Amino acid sequence: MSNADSPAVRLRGLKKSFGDTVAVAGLDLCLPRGTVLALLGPNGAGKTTTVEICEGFQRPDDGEIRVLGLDPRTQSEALRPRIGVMPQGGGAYPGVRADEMLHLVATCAADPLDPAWLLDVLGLDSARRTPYKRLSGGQQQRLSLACALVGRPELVFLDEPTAGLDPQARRLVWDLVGALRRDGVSVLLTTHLMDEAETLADRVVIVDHGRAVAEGTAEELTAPEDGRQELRFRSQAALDLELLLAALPEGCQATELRPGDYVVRGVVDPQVVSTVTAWCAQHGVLAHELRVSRRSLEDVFLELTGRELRS
Ligand SMILES: Nc1ncnc2c1ncn2[C@@H]1O[C@H](COP(=O)(O)OP(=O)(O)OP(=O)(O)O)[C@@H](O)[C@H]1O
Repeated sequence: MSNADSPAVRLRGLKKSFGDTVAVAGLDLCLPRGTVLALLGPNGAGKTTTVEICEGFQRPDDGEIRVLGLDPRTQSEALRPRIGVMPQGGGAYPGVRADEMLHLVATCAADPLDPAWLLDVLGLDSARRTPYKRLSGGQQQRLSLACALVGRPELVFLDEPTAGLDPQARRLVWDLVGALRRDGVSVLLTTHLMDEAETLADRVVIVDHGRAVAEGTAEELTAPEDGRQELRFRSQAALDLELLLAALPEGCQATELRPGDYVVRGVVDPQVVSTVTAWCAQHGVLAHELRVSRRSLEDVFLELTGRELRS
């Protein structure tokens, strides 16, 4: 496969341990060019390690890695000018001013974007003369994103790009990722926010303990299995579901997913909705947020791993 036709990122059997800690345990993934892929998983799932291996900042123990058709272990000089990196938590000389920092990074690129324009787009114009250490966390985050983008990279790695941002700044970053995608830039981002993965990514890889446990579009991942729907409601914890199950048609299941969070799965037709509400009325149960819907990515993660994404 020629360099230009190869996926933006392809990993096969990627492994990395730190002493006894297995960070990445045989991860496979493929990011086609011009698309956005989200690695979604809880803290410690191995997302940052994976991204740092792709960037050439960490050496894997094993596995096949191709980034823009190149091997970051041996071809990092050719790779670096073609990728943009927004590391988790950013980082810069404390005294450097925002515009100095961006200009510095821009001078390393063959055909950089206009730094002043980028600062303006990212809402940093008024902070351009502010030393890095005096920028707010959100401003540092956005400057880090500007540095990742100023070289017009073909592929951008964004490690938890909106961690710690207020909703307005988060929206701005989301819009920018949308613009990158429209421009044909490939994006690999990590997040533990399911709405971020859902909103930004063409494909989502759910990672847990260094492995991909599920992969697909958010739509595919959350699709009701076998065309079956879900009815969800919230109420007090530990309701006795035995009687509800007895009232429901055969094939329906009722489960308490988390304390006070209930789901009925099966062919959820109007009759099933009416059975559930009648059961609630009979037992003096006030059901909040009753809805018939598909699963969320959060639920998919919980079902696959038995744990919450945010744990
Ligand atoms: N340099 C290191 N030395 C020792 N252990 C490490 C190192 N880097 C990562 N780990 C461990 O490897 C595992 C995976 O960490 P990693 O940072 O890749 O996960 P993550 O999914 O990005 O989590 P987070 O969202 O918290 O960054 C964790 O158990 C972590 O403690």
